[in-house]
Amino acid sequence: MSRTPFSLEELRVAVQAGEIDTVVLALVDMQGRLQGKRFHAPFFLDQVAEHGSEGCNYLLAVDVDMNTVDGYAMSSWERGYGDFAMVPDFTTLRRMPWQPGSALLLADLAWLDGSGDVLASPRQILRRQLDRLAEHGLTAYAGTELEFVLFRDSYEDAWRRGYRDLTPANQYNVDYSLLGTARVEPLLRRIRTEMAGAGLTPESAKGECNLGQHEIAFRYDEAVACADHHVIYKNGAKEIAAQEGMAITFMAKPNAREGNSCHIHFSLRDTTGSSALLGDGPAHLSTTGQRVLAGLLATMQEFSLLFAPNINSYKRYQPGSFAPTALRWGVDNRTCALRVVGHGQGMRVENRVPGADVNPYLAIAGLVAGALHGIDRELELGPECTGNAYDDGEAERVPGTLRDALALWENSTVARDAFGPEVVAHYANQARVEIAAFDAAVTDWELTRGFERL
Ligand SMILES: NC(=O)CC[C@H](N)C(=O)O
Repeated sequence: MSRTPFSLEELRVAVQAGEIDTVVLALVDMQGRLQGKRFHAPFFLDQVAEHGSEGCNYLLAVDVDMNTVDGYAMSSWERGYGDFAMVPDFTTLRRMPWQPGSALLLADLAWLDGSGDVLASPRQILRRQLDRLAEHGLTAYAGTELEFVLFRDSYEDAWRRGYRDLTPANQYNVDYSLLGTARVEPLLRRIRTEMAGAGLTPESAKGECNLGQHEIAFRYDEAVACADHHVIYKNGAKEIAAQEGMAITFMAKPNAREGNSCHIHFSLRDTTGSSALLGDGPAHLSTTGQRVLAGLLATMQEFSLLFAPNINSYKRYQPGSFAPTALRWGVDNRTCALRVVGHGQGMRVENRVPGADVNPYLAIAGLVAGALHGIDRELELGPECTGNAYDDGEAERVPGTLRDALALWENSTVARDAFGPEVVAHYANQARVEIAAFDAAVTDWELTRGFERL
């Protein structure tokens, strides 16, 4: 479905014509961020296009703040923090309209000694799950729906003010409000049209419930292409907002109002290209479809590190907030973790658990691994939830904290079997580092609560 938006030959012509002078080569880090280098285009064409480039292997072993931290087998002071190879994936080459004269492409990672893939690379983690799925004759499609909150302050002002007293782009709930969204349409339009110029397929923009909250939706695609588009859009949207003197946040819960979700629509096709989820069972699910949903529910707790990777992610799961708490499924039921939507070949399952802070490669890899778990174990799907899942006292719940999620992940044999012990250990360490950093911090909440009154 996805096609190369911009070929290497077209890049050569554009460089010759003076239209492109810069090529950005980006890897995807543990947090799902783009990291990499800007190349002078003639140098990229002469050298990098053929030989690739390198980056310090700590890029898959630092925390959000780029601190070197202990506990990673593949990258450490002891190992000398050497390089890994950034291998350009030319199918991802595209123009980058929000940076004049620039093109962008993504890289996969390999060890320079020829010993193969870098196991912790999110893009490659997803590919390995898709290879397992292919052995079953199945292909995964996904669409990610990122929400964000927009402020009329620059990132620099927001930082300087400790993120206090910022001005949200809207003063009231703009859920579906055409008047409210019109107030920020110049920015939203820039994002939509410039993402289209980068080969993404924008579909729509709508307002959301938190003050200044919006969502721009893109067409679903094959799993890797979907995740590629997600990270390019997320980085690009922040760059465009910054150029306009505004700030976008994709934090899962930037304040006490509604959080930012990243609902992931997920479907599987068989070798004939037909939906593998559609059939004669309950809710028009095939036997495979029922097993897929059962597998997703069965693994949701153990894989929650993949869907909710930060301390803050867990604050989103509040009753009545449209963010799920109960691990139930339902047809077009927004109170459930899994919502079955669409008809016929378009039927899909929407996983409502991930927040906008998610790494889409890891989250989709988690969905594929969960689906395979259900298929391989022939798991039976429990009853559909037709009421308010928040009120279901019997239902299993999304874990309450990153600490709980870490314990579930580390003790998960399903995770170890699906991803391998190295990947489980690597991402467990990421969570451990984040928890330790949080435990060491004295927060605003504690000061407000205790400075005078305790
Ligand atoms: N559109 C919606 O359903 C809202 C989702 C909600 N903002 C969440 O964080 O999950």
